[in-house]
Amino acid sequence: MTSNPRPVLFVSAENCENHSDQVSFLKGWSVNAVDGIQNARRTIKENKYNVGLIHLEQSDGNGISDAEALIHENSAIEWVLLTNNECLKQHKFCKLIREGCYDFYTLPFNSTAESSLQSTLGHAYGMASLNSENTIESYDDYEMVGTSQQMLSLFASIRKVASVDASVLITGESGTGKELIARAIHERSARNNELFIAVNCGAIPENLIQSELFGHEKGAFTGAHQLKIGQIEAADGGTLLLDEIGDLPLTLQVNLLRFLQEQAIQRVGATSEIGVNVRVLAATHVDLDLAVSEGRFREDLLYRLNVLQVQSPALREREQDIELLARFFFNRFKPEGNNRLKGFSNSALIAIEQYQWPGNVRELINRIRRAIVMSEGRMISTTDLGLGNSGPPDSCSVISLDQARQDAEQNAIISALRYCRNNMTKSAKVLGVSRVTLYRMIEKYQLGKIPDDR
Ligand SMILES: Nc1ncnc2c1ncn2[C@@H]1O[C@H](COP(=O)(O)OP(=O)(O)OP(=O)(O)O)[C@@H](O)[C@H]1O
Repeated sequence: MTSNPRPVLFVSAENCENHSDQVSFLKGWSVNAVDGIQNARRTIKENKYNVGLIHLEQSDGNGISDAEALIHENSAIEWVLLTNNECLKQHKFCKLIREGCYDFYTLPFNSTAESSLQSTLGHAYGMASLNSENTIESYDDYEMVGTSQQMLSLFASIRKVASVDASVLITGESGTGKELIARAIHERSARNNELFIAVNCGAIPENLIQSELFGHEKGAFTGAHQLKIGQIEAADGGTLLLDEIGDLPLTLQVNLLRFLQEQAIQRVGATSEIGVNVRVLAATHVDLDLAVSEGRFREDLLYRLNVLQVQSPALREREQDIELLARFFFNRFKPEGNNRLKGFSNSALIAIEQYQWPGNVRELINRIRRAIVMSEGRMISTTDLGLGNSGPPDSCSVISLDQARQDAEQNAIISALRYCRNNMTKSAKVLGVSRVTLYRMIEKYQLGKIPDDR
């Protein structure tokens, strides 16, 4: 038995004088009974509820629209509707139940209904907890979800490295959350009131990266019409993330090393140095030791960056988190889909668990967002997720993870373009990337116009 009674909100949309009579059978629950939708809104702002009961028997007036609004505004609460058979004859009541409620009961209660409602509330409470309570760390808008041992150790490492000011190298496959980790370190550090700037060293053309990082003086080169402050200088006082550091050209590695040693930079075309106080975090998905041994990365720079190291685990290594993350992103992106959507079918959950997630959390987000947009039913299916044919690979189909990642990325882009009839803005939204990134990917995979086969 639970020692503390679980809270449940009871909203009476009727003008009912004595709530305690109506809810006296709810044993083991701490019932907060309120009259009317406005009072319910106020109470929800002040307290956290996983489950709510709405008593609504009016078949006319605004009651149904108000209840509908309350339910939609608070979709993290699992709602159970108490109504009567007369109301159930109305289309709008049935629609409200289908689209917004966990369950419904008709009044007056028969002998078994009270205990059945008790267990319904218990299940609804459990479902709501699964969806919300497992977010372990949250930094402003950047939430890191996970309860696996790997994530718990990661959270502990973040706290440790955040408390000092040394450089940190964040390693891990693409899409595992390295940038999120960097933001988390910044948010927990003494620099959290200053800027956090992320620069993707792999996305900037080689001829522009020096002035992007270090800035340039007016007239430093043809086209330098104005003075430009570089990202290192802009991050003064705060934190700079150098993402995909393995892609930094060797010539720039020397300049970066000098900056790390001297905490000073020289803008392109300048004659003197400027002191800057920046904490540098670097992230990479490539093996930098290998890059050093192949002469692509400077060993002295690696030592400078790798004072502390944080490893971001691949999604397939933390099975326990996969379903949790899937439900988390389902709730986050549910408003983008049809409002009948309730969750995942059982077979979709099995497919999610069995899939290897080569593109990690980013791929999970993209598949779920796409499925939410594409799904026409109440439950997201395996096909909606694009995992329909995923069976165990035979030995001939074994490919490298990098290849698998690229294949997955390419397939996701093709499906989105096909679904959105080559509309770039919509496709980018479905894929969860910017239009610029989408154009870059299309060029990378040399994808032309995708024929619409619907
Ligand atoms: N534990 C997590 N909880 C919630 N969201 C996560 C988690 N890990 C990653 N994400 C989300 O997954 C997406 C990819 O994360 P991020 O960009 O940080 O990955 P990355 O490792 O830096 O990728 P890349 O190497 O390609 O730059 C982001 O939308 C991020 O918010």
